[in-house]
Amino acid sequence: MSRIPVTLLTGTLGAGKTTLLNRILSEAHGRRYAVIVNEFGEIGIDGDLVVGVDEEVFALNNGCLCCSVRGDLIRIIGGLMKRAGGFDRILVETTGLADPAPVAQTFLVDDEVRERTALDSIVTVVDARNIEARLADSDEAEEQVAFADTLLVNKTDLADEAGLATVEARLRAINPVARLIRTRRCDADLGTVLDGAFDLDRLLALEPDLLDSHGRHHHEHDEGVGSVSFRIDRPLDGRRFVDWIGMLLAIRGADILRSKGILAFAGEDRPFVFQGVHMLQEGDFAPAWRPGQKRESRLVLIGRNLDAAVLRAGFEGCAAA
Ligand SMILES: Nc1nc2c(ncn2[C@@H]2O[C@H](COP(=O)(O)OP(=O)(O)OP(=O)(O)O)[C@@H](O)[C@H]2O)c(=O)[nH]1
Repeated sequence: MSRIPVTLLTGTLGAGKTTLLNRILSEAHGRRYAVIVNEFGEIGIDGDLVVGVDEEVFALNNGCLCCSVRGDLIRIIGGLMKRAGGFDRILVETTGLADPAPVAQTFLVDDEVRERTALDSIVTVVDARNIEARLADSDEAEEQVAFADTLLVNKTDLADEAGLATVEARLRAINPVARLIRTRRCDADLGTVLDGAFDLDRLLALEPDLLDSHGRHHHEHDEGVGSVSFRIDRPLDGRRFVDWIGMLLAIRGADILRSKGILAFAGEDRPFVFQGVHMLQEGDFAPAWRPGQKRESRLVLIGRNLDAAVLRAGFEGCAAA
């Protein structure tokens, strides 16, 4: 039986993993992809931000793929293998906080998973603007870079040539062999990105215990990083929300690493998708609510020193009168 290739998409919070995933899924490829998205916040958002009607998206919420939800991952893959017709490829998007080693390990040591799937490549999306800060404050960022077969140096529009050269030198020092591609909104040639560059020997040199299924998973997440998630049934006043989040990120954007929401604004028939990475924010209306999608507002904030009660009160204060 042929093994299904698995592409692991990793990279720090907000680097552009979902952007890459959507690019892969949007291309006229004629292939059947199964998508597994793992999120840190307890209210899933990413599952709704992934494009495509044909693909099946499995969301693993509230936990880091490299820790608590690993058993779920094994179960999902087991379920996928039983599907009639099967899939041509499995795409796994990890949370920005994940260490890729134990995720890769799942595909390399679990007998059933290994029989049916083959890790094909590890693609790490790098936020050219924020990678230096992430390398300074988290071990996972460095592991993500070290494990990559392909490094997409993304968000080149937000850095100048000198900044990009510095970032690339830093990446090269951590990982001298990965293919390095500069991208804007992950606009890399997808044939190149999905081409099976995975090299087990290289990973074993980095992590000699990788194939030891009894090896303990030692890593610890940055203790200070947490997430808060809110849900409101009542429609929001769009103006109030934009003012509130703008002020919040202006003041707390250094600590709020990532913010994202799917929002129901009063008087609007489409959901508003909000995205923030530190102070930088983007927002736009999605074409329509998905069938079965509840018309409510969901917001997730990931960062340090998040006071859930204060933030909840602020978000609830955005409800339309
Ligand atoms: N300016 C700029 N913004 C980008 C680029 N690529 C992605 N973005 C934006 O960055 C934000 C985060 O992108 P995502 O693709 O959601 O990032 P992610 O890595 O999936 O985020 P998490 O899953 O939360 O870790 C979104 O607002 C994107 O539109 C880029 O090249 N330039």
